[in-house]
Amino acid sequence: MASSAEGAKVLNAYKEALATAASVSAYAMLARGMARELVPEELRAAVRWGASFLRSRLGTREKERHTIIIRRTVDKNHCAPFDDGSSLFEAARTYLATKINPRAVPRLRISRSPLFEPDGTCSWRTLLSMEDGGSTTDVFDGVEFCWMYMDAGGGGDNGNRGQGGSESLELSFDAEHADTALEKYVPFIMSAAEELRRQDRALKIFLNDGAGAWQGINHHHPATFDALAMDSALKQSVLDDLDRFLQRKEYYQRIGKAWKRGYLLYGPPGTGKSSLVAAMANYLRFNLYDLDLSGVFSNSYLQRLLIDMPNKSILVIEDIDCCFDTMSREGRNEDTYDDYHTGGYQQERKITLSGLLNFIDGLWSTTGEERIIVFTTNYKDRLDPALLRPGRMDMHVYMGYCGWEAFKTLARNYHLVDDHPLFPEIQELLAVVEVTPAEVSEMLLRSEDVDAALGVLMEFLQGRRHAPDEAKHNHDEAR
Ligand SMILES: Nc1ncnc2c1ncn2[C@@H]1O[C@H](COP(=O)(O)OP(=O)(O)OP(=O)(O)O)[C@@H](O)[C@H]1O
Repeated sequence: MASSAEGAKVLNAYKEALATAASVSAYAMLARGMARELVPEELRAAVRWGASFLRSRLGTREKERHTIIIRRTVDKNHCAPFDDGSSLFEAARTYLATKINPRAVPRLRISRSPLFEPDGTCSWRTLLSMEDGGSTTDVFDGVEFCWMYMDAGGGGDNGNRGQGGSESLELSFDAEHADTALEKYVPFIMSAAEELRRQDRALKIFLNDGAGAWQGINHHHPATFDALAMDSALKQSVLDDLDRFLQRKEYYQRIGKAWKRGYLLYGPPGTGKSSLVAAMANYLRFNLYDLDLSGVFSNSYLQRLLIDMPNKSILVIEDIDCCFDTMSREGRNEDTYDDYHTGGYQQERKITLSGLLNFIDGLWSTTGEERIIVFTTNYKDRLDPALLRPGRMDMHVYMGYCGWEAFKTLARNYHLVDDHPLFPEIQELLAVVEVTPAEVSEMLLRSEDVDAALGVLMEFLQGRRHAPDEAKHNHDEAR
């Protein structure tokens, strides 16, 4: 009996297995049918082609490979300790540093590499690279490129290259991709490395000196778009505009216009116009060129300054209403107004706003590189209409008094708070009192204790409500 029960169990298991197999094959048929219904024929053909391509590749012998050798250029005569970063070797090294995963590679080199600024100064950065014989792969345009680092002795960052050492990078790929390698991949590496170097560079702000040249100092302004207290929709539209501008090189080329974008920032003093300029520079990693027109006396002087401004930079002219006083122009020649007194003699200044703008258009349209120009003013209504005409300044950005949303950004920045029992009262006060973000910032900085700081701000706002000062007057004028 026991054995027949065993047999029945086995039979049942066998039947279950058969039933399972039947339903699996039914599902498979169903899936195939659905795939036929749902997946387009082109896609199925592509998959079939991919599979047969893979089979043919696996079945045949290895493809012919090509190798490009990129040697580090060393100036033996002058025993130059490094190149200026623009060689293909340095570009490839900079680019490959971003491809190395330090956790995946057991032996790596780490070295200091110079970063040369356009003004001739130099800073240093740390770079990871492969050891002698180390290799890594990179995929570009669907093609696999293999890189290998070779150090034939005497090289390396501390080696004596003047005595014949040689470092090289070897780039190998399937022979059929030689065109992609030379025409696309190598140029891509050069521009990617340039971009990486630009990102690594300390930002600078340049000011024009009395001799018609730019003098640069490091620009460590902490302003970021996140920290800017302004209407969030407006902030986003500035960011979107900058992003769109940077991606439109071909567009500007096609329509034959200079690849430049102009922003007019206006609003009362202390509302963040300069902070927005700094945030733009930090966001784009562009250097700032702060042009003081009071020291520019002729078009040739201005021309020299503008020509000396490299691409990927922001030209800023603050308080533009003061530079070109349209009120004092009446009765004067458009091209030669505003006498300038210097050293006891009179010198004629020949710069007009429209002249400046035309000049910038003409000069920058020939370079085909991206540049940004920002004008700031506290008094938009005092500006020359030439500046406000469509096509002159692409975006007008009003920086206004501190509203509720802007206050919350400042409270978060300075005290890391998103809520507080005093907030409702502060919100009510901000709806009726005009204070600048600079004033609010100052109150919030009065104490490190959030309760105390918000208390000080409350008092300030209440005082302002009862004795509104000229802030309102300024505000109306600035709009
Ligand atoms: N919108 C803002 N967001 C964050 N901080 C601000 C803002 N506005 C002003 N501040 C603070 O106030 C300081 C002065 O502001 P900023 O110089 O940017 O104003 P401005 O509008 O350019 O003034 P001015 O017209 O006098 O040049 C800034 O350094 C910053 O600390």
